[in-house]
Amino acid sequence: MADRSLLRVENLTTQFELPAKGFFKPPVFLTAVNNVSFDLAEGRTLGVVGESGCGKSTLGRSILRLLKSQKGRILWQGRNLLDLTEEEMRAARRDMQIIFQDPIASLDPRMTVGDIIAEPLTVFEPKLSKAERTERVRQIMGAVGLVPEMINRYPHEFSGGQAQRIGIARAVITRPKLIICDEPVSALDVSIQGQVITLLRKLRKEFGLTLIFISHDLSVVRLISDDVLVLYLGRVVESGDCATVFDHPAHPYTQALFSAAPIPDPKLARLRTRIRLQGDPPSPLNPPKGCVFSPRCWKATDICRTEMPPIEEVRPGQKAACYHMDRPSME
Ligand SMILES: Nc1ncnc2c1ncn2[C@@H]1O[C@H](COP(=O)(O)OP(=O)(O)OP(=O)(O)O)[C@@H](O)[C@H]1O
Repeated sequence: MADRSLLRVENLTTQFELPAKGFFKPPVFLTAVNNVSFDLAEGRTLGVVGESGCGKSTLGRSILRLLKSQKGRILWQGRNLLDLTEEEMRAARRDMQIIFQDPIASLDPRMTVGDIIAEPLTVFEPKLSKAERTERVRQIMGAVGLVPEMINRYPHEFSGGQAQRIGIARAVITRPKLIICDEPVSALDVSIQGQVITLLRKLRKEFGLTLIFISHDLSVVRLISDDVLVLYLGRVVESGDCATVFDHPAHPYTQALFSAAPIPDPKLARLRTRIRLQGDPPSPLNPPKGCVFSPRCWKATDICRTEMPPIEEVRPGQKAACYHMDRPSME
């Protein structure tokens, strides 16, 4: 990945404490994000993919330190976010915003659109006058394709696509550096999805944003991302430059996941073997020994069932954690 690192995550582990089953039993911990590391350069978009429950949303929220039990390092502009006080963390969140999947549910129905979009300004720029705040809101509404005259309307008067534009306006109004997009188009009609993706790409360019784009929709991820991180049971199994990983997936899990996604290049499409993933991922409460993917993997051998494979370079710009990964042939 490229040079100017904006965010570096090192060995991030996030657990949820589940209530104990019996009266005298200790609480149980579910590891949703397990030892995740990656580097995100300024201006790039990192796609985070994997099946449902593999830890994508937990990773997004962990970066903003919205969850309790987190270990590792989240290096942001030279500081480890996990070392900050609550107050310092609140201030840091000005530069890091999140957009959620369900646009209408994530907007307060009792607030006007203007008040919703202005909310971060009241927190981070409290000295602005009412007139200045309204002007900023009107400007940003224009930038996200909303008619500024809608400023006094309520969320229920908007369609899903417009509601997501309101969420995006709220996220960008303080001019953050990083936006975490957690399945931002999954709840929208396909035709509207394209418009929201186009808007995110436009804002990325205009505002110099860096994005983390969480999605289970691989074609959407490919459309917007520069880099990709493939998660399985909370772990990174493969990462790298998006085009390389999509065209030459090295890890069997990535191969299976991507084999269901459309491939634009017909030559590569012909080469791609169709692999059907059998069964569901195991529970993170009871992870398999060795490689976490081994119980579903058609390449697994004894070593895979006992030892965790290290993450290694496949080719420049691509890494995978598999003893039997597809490596480039020597020519
Ligand atoms: N608040 C919570 N309390 C307990 N367990 C949780 C909580 N939130 C998530 N989990 C568990 O953590 C694991 C990762 O969940 P997460 O929602 O991060 O996955 P995901 O990849 O985003 O899934 P999806 O695509 O379905 O949203 C799952 O096993 C999930 O059941």
